[in-house]
Amino acid sequence: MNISIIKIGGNVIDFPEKLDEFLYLFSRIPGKKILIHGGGILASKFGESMGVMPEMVDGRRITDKDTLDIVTMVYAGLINKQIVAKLQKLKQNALGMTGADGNLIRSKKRPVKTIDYGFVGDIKEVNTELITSLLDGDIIPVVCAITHDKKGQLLNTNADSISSELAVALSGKHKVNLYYCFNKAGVLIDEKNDDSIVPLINEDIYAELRKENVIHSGMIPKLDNAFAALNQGVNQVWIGKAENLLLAAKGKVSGTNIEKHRYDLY
Ligand SMILES: Nc1ncnc2c1ncn2[C@@H]1O[C@H](COP(=O)(O)OP(=O)(O)O)[C@@H](O)[C@H]1O
Ligand SMILES: CC(=O)N[C@@H](CCC(=O)OP(=O)(O)O)C(=O)O
Repeated sequence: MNISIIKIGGNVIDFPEKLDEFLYLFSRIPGKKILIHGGGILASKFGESMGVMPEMVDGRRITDKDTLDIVTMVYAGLINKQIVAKLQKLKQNALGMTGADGNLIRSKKRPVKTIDYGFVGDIKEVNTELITSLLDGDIIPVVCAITHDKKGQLLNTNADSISSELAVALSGKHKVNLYYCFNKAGVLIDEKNDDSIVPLINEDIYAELRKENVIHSGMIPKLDNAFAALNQGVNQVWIGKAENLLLAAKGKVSGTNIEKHRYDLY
C-alpha cells in the first residue's frame, strides 16, 4: 500500500491555531497515513516552570530522570491526547500511541561516548505488523516521541528519528512518502527569510552548509534522518512549512526535497 508518514514539529504544536490548521490539512491527505509528533518546546516550558532546565546537544535533549518524567507527561499525555481528540472531531479515527503501546517501537538506551544523553533511546525494532494492521483497519496511528526498551524503561526518542525509522521499516513492503512539517518554508540559507529555500539538497550541499553553520540545531537530526530514510528505501522525503503539506502531497514545488545518493554517475 501507499503510506504517508507526516511529522509535525513542536513550533507548530505550540500554537493552537496553527495546530488546528495543520490537522485540518492532515485530515485532507487521502489514503493510509501516520502522524508523528514531538513537542519539544512545550516540554522545555513545562520543565522550566518546574525548575528543570532544558539542555540540548545538536538538537537532541539530554534526558535525566526528571526530564524523562516531564517529556512522558507532555508528549505521551497532554499533546498526544489533544491531537487525537482534535482529529476525532475531524472524523479521523486516530489512535494515540507511544513506542511501548503494542510494543510499537523498541529502542536501546544510547551508550555514553563523549556525551551522556541519559534516558534517550536509539530505535532497534519497529512492529510493522501492528502498524499495518491498524492501517488496514482504517485507523490513523498518532505516535509520540517516547519509546521503550522492553525491560520496563521508557526512553525519549527524537520524533524526527521515529518518523524516519518507521518509514524505513514500512518501506520493505510498501511505498512510503515522508513529510517533515515545521514552522519554516524548508531548509533555508537565511533562517529568518522564508524566500531563501534550498529546493533540493544532497549530502554534499548538507555537509557544506553544516560546516558554514547555515544548518544547525534541530535541522541537524531532521536532515540526518531524511538522508537515512531516502538511502534505505523510502520513496520521497520532503521538509517544509506545515501549511504547505497538501501542496507537497500533490507534488507541487514548495519546501525542500531530499536528493537520493546517486551511484550511477559513470
Ligand atoms: N538552515 C536552516 N533552515 C531552517 N531552519 C534551520 C536551519 N538551521 C537551523 N534551523 C533551525 O531548526 C529548527 C527546526 O528544528 P526543530 O526545532 O527540531 O524542528 P521541529 O519544529 O520539527 O521540532 C528551525 O526552527 C530553525 O530554528
Ligand atoms: C531525544 C530528543 O531530543 N527527543 C526530543 C523528542 C521531542 C521532539 O522530537 O520534539 P520536536 O519534534 O518538537 O523537536 C526532545 O525531547 O526534544
